[in-house]
Amino acid sequence: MQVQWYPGHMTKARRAMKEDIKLVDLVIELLDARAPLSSRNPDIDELGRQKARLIILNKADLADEEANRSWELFFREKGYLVVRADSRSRGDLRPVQAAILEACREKIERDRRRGIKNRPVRAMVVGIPNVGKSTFINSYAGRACAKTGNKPGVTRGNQWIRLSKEVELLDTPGILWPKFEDEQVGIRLALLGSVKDDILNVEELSLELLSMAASRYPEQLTKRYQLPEELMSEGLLIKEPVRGLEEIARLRSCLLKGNELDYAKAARLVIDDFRSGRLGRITLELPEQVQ
Ligand SMILES: Nc1nc2c(ncn2[C@@H]2O[C@H](COP(=O)(O)OP(=O)(O)OP(=O)(O)O)[C@@H](O)[C@H]2O)c(=O)[nH]1
Repeated sequence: MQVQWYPGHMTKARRAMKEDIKLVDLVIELLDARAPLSSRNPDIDELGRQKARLIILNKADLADEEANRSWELFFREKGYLVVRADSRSRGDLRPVQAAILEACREKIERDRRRGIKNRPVRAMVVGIPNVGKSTFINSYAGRACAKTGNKPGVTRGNQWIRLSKEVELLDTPGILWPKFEDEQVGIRLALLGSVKDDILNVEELSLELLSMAASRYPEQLTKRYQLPEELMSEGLLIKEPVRGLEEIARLRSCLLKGNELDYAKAARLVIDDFRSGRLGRITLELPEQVQ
């Protein structure tokens, strides 16, 4: 499957972020916990060089808990500070404040040695489209100051939000462009909703998801769609996910005129169920698969 995405506004976003990043001490990088490496643009290591760094595994509430722990460990071992979060829940963001101060400890101590008092840490949020940047800023700042929406590319606007005595946050997140040469990475990004749906073949995408879920989360799949036992046995659905899609179309009455099965409708239903968490907590990639 071909997934091509590098729209012109990403070039503009990159330029804007390069300027913004000069203003901050700390870069808070949001990744989607369901596919942390695929949702990461590795260029951030170069862009954020000489800045304090913090990784948020966002949408952790939608990802498999065991996988969340593995990913946390993965990034820690690489020397990053990591916090997992559900950005929609303000309570869940409490550890973030402590992590920000921890990430900037060197800078705070340097200021103190130089006799600079009360200069807050300045931070900015970065991430690829739809990873939850605006939601994070809204919840963290405790007021609606950044637009949110479940489609890529909604974020615009540039002010500092005072979060506490110690921290100020840039109200506009830096939009990173998704980066992928690998087809599998493109598929995961598409499933996360970080590339626009209209450039995708939803049926192929749903088949990839069904096959993966059948191999790693069979109980969740059975629970959601009441798929017949014979489909789930002997890895049939892993090899022939189209049989699952057909069954789902039938069970959910996804029909075209003349009672033909509407595969596209069933495919959208499966993808929506994944994105909203109705299919249960699913992680699309594990550290051991991508290393
Ligand atoms: N379940 C869950 N949903 C989240 C979380 N964070 C954000 N969302 C949802 O994800 C969708 C995208 O969130 P946004 O905050 O608009 O994402 P963004 O990164 O600012 O998107 P762009 O403006 O496209 O760059 C929205 O529907 C949010 O409600 C989270 O931690 N958990």
